[in-house]
Amino acid sequence: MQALQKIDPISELSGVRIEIEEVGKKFGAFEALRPTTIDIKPGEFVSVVGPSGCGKSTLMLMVAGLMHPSSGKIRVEGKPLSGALTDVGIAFQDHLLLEFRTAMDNVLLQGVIRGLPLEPIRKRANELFERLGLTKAANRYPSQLSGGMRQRVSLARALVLKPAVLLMDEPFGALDALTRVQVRHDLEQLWMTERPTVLFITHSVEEAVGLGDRVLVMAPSPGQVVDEIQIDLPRPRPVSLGEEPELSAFSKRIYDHFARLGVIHR
Ligand SMILES: Nc1ncnc2c1ncn2[C@@H]1O[C@H](COP(=O)(O)OP(=O)(O)OP(=O)(O)O)[C@@H](O)[C@H]1O
Repeated sequence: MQALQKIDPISELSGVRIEIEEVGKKFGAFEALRPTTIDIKPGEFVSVVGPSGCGKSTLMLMVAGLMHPSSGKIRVEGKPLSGALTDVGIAFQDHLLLEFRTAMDNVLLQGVIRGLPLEPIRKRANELFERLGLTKAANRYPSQLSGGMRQRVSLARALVLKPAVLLMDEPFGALDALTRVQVRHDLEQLWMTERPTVLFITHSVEEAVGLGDRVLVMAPSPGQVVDEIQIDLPRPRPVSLGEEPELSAFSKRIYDHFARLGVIHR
């Protein structure tokens, strides 16, 4: 019954607190992530930006409970994480939709594999499809959808059970620039209504700044957080991020880090 209540129409804020305390990861002698402490507030949107190999995915996999830290602890709502997070939605760069199921059936699969009653999930999926402009796509197969639509279906799938935590690893990486702007806006709108706690990994400085309440800037060798930037700007943020001087100032601060670290050359 609890599961049914959880996916009833959206009302309450659903995010949880995630405490990452001195969490580090070594693969043999190689230090992929230096011990790192991050306290993520319930419903906070935290972006993580950094070059390839700085440990972003490693951090996300540990928060998902899919990889064991070599050191430190992760707590969710004060409880030590011991195994895979369950109340979570995950979206990757690759949409990972099943080609032989329609868009709707891909989303409903979240309920099927958990043995949940499907009707309330279908209702919620229909609402999400409507909000994401996917209503006409519901009965199409992934191969019949554009890249942006597939990624939106993947977003609907991640959100359909109204998870407390949304983990996204470069979810818009494969999209063209304009579609990327649209899906970013869609994600922000959905997050503003439902407020899951989000860990959003990206290579895009503008996207990190445009979406985050806070941006963690990472650097490689060893992977580490080199700056933490609070983005206290109103939402929804502008569609064209470059036109907002305050956002551009944050982006510049991040590019300066990458220039200093030799990640980009000027
Ligand atoms: N299972 C593993 N065994 C050994 N090394 C690994 C393993 N997983 C990741 N690494 C290494 O740890 C470092 C961090 O990897 P990670 O995938 O977290 O980086 P990333 O910042 O997400 O990179 P990208 O942006 O390219 O996805 C890399 O040098 C990677 O090669």
